[in-house]
Amino acid sequence: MKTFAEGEMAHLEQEHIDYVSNWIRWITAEWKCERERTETHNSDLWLKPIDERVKEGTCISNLHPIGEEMSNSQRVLISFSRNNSSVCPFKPGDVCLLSNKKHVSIAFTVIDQVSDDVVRVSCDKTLRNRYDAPFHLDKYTISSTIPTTLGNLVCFLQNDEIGARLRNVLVGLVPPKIVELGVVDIPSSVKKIIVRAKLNNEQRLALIHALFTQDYVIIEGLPGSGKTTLISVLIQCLIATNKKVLLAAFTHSAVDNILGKLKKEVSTDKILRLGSSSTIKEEIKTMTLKAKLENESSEDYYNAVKRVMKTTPIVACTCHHVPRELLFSYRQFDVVIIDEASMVLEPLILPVLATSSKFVLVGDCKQLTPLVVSKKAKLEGAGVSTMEKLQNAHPKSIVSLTSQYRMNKELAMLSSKMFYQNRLICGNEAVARSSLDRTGDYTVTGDVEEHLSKALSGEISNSCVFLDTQSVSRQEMRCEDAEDGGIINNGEAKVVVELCQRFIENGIKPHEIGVITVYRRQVENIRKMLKNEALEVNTVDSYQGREKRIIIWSLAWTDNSSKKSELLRDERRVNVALTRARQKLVVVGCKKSAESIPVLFRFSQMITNHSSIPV
Ligand SMILES: Nc1ncnc2c1ncn2[C@@H]1O[C@H](COP(=O)(O)OP(=O)(O)OP(=O)(O)O)[C@@H](O)[C@H]1O
Repeated sequence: MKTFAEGEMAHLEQEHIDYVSNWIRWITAEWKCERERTETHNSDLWLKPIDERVKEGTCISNLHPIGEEMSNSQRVLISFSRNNSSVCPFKPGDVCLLSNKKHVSIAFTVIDQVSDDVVRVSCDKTLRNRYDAPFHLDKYTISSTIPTTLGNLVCFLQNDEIGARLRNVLVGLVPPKIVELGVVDIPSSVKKIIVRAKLNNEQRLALIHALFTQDYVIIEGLPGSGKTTLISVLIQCLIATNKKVLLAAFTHSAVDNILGKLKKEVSTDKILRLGSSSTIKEEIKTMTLKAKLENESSEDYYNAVKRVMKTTPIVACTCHHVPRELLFSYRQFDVVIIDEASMVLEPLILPVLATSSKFVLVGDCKQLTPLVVSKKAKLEGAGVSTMEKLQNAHPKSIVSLTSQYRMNKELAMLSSKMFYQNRLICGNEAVARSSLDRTGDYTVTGDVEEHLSKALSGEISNSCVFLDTQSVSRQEMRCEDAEDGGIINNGEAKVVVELCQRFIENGIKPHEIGVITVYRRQVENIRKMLKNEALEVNTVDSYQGREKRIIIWSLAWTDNSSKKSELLRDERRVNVALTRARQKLVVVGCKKSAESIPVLFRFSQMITNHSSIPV
């Protein structure tokens, strides 16, 4: 056995074995953390009263069946009427456990549709005359992507060209070959696309590097700098020269945003979107395998699947999907483009890199990094993405996009000074000078309390405002530690709701406002109080890559808490929070508490607009 193992590993150096051993240790540590978390959550189904679970946003109750039908895939679709006074915490695709008062766990279900008064689930059994209403649905947390992540390490160990390439880049840290800009010959079809796309100089440079790379390119794109735009143009250019492209990203929304732009320029026949259909945006669904095979007869079905899978030139999916898809075991691409590369854990990127000898990493290492729960694994380096590792190893090879088209100059200046050594600039004058009162649809009406005048002002000089809740003197503004480790701040939630209402009264549409906070429990809290589904309340993490005209950030944590506010101490998360608003950012929180956190102290010192809610 020993001889066999030694033979199988003869192509590996000690540093390769160390790399794999480290990752096995780190992934196992993550697995342990995840098991502890899901076991506690799932045991709540038996141990916690329903009302409490509803309050915590993990359960919806009082459901009455109103109809059953069969789906195309022979699953039972059950519709329930629901009380619409609360916001449904579930979205299509979530796995839930269906129960009633007598029977816990009648069936596993998948949420199919949610509206104000009906929730529809798919399930493998019928309820007819077998169980009594009312029913309830609990979120069920299933592990996990971790076994696949471990399996991905095999790509790195392979005794072939692909394995050798991965080992050279990721452990040998072989630098990318320099693209000689003076000698590249740009085909006329590509020139036309570049001219039509009206890219700025930095974007053009990045595009040329990506088109002519012989191995890999790292494109650092600061917030709002046109990464999505650039990737869409890059794919158009590659297709124009008959190249086959794999597009992968960390999140479904990043994949779909790029495809949304691309489909305006490229026929959807040339794009195959892989992944579970419940997570794919409606406008992208025509690009899925299911949609492409809709009109195929059953005799031709198998051949049609093979044809679509083998010949569609652009394939797109999340990084998580790649190791699960048979297609990638027999198809190689001319180039693989990975968006949000700074968020991907290295073992997740291995099977993606294995699909092509050329890759383009696009992302921003000053925004969110891969999520690693185990403190030990994080400390030892598991949270460093491939993009960050290569960027640190080869700083001269980075191509940067620093002109941004999202934030006005006041907002851009904050993040630019705090995180980018003044490199983040406005792409044009219109972006730089944009403010609420310039658009003509926002006017502050009625009497405005003095402490809200800056927060509601549409003037550009008031683009960023810190509204101090003075929690030291106002008991109702202090946060509460929730049992599950989260944080809630009811006082702040009320202030946020008031601000949203006032912005809407003065002309802003609900979908133009985003409410963010780093605490999931505070998200649920504010959602319940707001009762406005058009106005999106979400965590800072889920806002990465997104923007709104107005952002209201509830800090939630105050220094009476027994917790150390780790989420707020993370500079990269603060950077994401500060770079989501186009025209207005209102930070609601206790100034004294915030200033005990180094990165928020710097932020508070930098802005001139502070108002205090009177005691
Ligand atoms: N060269 C350009 N000239 C003018 N506007 C541009 C240019 N490039 C991009 N934009 C605009 O800037 C906005 C942001 O672009 P995009 O969504 O591509 O940025 P991003 O870098 O992907 O953002 P994020 O940081 O959220 O990932 C879009 O409205 C886009 O149309």
